[in-house]
Amino acid sequence: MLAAMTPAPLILPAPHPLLNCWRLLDAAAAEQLFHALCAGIPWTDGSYLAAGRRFRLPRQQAWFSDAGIDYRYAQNLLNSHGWTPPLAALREQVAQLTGHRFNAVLANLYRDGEDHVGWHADDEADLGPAPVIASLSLGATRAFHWRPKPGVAGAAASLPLEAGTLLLMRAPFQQQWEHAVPAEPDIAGARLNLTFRRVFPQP
Ligand SMILES: O=C(O)CCC(=O)C(=O)O
Ligand SMILES: [Fe+2]
Repeated sequence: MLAAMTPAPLILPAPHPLLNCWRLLDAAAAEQLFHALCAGIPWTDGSYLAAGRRFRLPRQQAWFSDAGIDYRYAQNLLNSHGWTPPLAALREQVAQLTGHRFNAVLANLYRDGEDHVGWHADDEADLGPAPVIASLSLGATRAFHWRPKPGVAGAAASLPLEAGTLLLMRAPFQQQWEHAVPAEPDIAGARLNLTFRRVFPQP
């Protein structure tokens, strides 16, 4: 399932100094992993708090982590699952390729083109002062957009993330930029995304 050779970096149509991209899995391996994970992951409908109201997330999620590493976002606590064999193997491969070790992975399932993630930065305190996040895309190709936070120089742009692509967001991307995967109602297929993270539990 896992490629034996180190993948070459992809040349991005819209380069960003803090983003790197590789084709981690070929189309067949990506397809196989997509189906295995879609069926095998205990997906939940998450929710989040905004302006005092609770909203249902427009995607499904699951959280896998080392013992004691919780996922908390906007008073939303996901159950923690242990590493499954395919996720543990992927974590190793991602660490070898990127040089970064991760202790958790947030899985996102975009069931169709309506599911999305709005503009945000993964800059919560428990991700530390300089978060590094590696993101593997499977299933339908969706566009990943970025824009500078207020006061940061640079232009908004986007990149289509094909199945099998690994995107590394290096620091200080989360401190300086926001990202989103907007709805694309014309897309019928599902997309699965794994974001590998390093969480520093807060006292
Ligand atoms: O699905 C993606 O490519 C991005 C997901 C994301 O931004 C997140 O989980 O924080
Ligand atoms: Fe994110």
